[in-house]
Amino acid sequence: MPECYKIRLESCAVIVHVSCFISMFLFHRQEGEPPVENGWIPYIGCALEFGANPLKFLQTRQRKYGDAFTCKIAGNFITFITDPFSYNSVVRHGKNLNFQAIALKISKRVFNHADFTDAKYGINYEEIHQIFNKTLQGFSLDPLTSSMMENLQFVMLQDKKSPDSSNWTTESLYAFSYRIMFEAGYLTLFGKNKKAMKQDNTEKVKAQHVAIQSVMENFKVFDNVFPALAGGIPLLFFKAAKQSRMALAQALSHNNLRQNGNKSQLIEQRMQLFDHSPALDELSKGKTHVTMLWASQANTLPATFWSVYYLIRSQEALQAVKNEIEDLLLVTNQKPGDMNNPIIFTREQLDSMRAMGSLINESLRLSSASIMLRVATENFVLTLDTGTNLAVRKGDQIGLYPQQLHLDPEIYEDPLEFKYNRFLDENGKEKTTFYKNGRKLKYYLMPFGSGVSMCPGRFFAINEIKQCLALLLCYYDMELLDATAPTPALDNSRAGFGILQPSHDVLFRYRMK
Ligand code: HEM
Repeated sequence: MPECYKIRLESCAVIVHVSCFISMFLFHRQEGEPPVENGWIPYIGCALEFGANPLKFLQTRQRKYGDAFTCKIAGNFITFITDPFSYNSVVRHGKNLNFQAIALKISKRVFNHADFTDAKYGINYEEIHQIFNKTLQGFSLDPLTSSMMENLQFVMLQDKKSPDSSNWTTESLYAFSYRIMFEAGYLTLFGKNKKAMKQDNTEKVKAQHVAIQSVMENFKVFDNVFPALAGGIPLLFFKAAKQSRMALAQALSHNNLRQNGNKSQLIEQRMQLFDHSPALDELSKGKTHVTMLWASQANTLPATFWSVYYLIRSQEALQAVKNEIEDLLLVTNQKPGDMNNPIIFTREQLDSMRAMGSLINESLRLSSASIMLRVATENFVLTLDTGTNLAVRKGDQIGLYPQQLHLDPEIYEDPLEFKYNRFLDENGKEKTTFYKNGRKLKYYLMPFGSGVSMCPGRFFAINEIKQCLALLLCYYDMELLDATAPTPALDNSRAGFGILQPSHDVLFRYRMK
């Protein structure tokens, strides 16, 4: 037999042995446990394939193993539950499934903030959490909404001061929506420089704008390496990001924040809490606020881009949303364009913009790719919707990946297509009934997660995107340079961390009305 065939046969034999060995691990763990895939590489397991395209990875495994299977990913065993009817079992299993342990591990790694489980800080996470719900929801949304309304117009109307603002300007849409939302969102949470707030202090207003631009540039550098840091690659490999993270913490030190007025209650109350801690220095306080800057911006910025992009790409959507805004302006007797009378839309009025709400939900459905992870605090049995009992080991993780649900053709017809009115019912109200296999789903749209760890800023996030779209339409004419070009692909490098960014920016042109 020629030598080369012998080698091939031997290799085949090795592969057969290895596969038998692997399949022992694959299909036989302990009684009642789901099938396990260990992957080929020790420790790393399936991490590379999962990381490259989580959706595709999970879809192929679901076809192979069914609705529950365990994968070894970077040293962790994660059991994925892919049947949306079983999501409820996970969301409601708070007793045996802890979310905070994983979230804290990642956020400490990424932001290097103080570990408040250490008694020396005299603060616990419960207090921090209570501030989120108290200051971002319910009545607290009113001042946040009016502050954002004012700040968005403050940022947009800066353009109006330039003499050629009524001529068409060509810019990249992501860069444009990013800079407007970043500056307005930053001012809304962290406040305005007190000197810039005084009338006619143009120099101070300019200086504030420059300072926020610098925060934004540092944010971009840091945010770019976020997935790598969350994945465990140390910051020392990213020199520029290290400097940027430090610069952000300094910009958000209490000494700096005290120069600002009109801060949100979220930041005011966090500052009060941290000022009482005996062990937090200025820089550590700044670092804790960098986490808020990231939480409030990292998802909102791409979500705003997708919403504006789909809005101006579809004439039908644009017309429906324009009608809604014009009706509201008429009812409230407001006219855009008068710089001394900024437009005011209250929280209730924003809630009444149903076509715009549906457009934003549809944009979130198409671009969101967050993962929900919980760690088992003890051995327990998870009962799935089908009645199957899954044995879960202490220390193993349970994962939900709602992008699978968002793009399921049995739930959403033509799931990859943008339909602005997908979330509107026949009466023009928000549609909340979606079905799979004839059964009504409790969970059909989950860009904000679910259960105990659900995003506390979700109402504010939807509000601010609505405000941005409404004001853009009030103040600007906007059009894509090439409305027939294919929609940019999603940049999967951030899959698992929220709203995905576009793989490339798109050119559009705008002019002030
Ligand atoms: C479109 C915009 C947004 C999206 C898609 C989004 C999504 C999420 C998701 C998926 C989580 C984690 C949930 C989980 O682990 O299950 C989260 C957590 C969080 N979000 Fe948002 N978010 C957005 C905007 C905001 C805004 C504007 C704020 C604040 C102003 C905010 C504040 C937070 C905070 C503080 C947490 C951590 C909550 C905790 O530790 O319990 N988010 N967000």
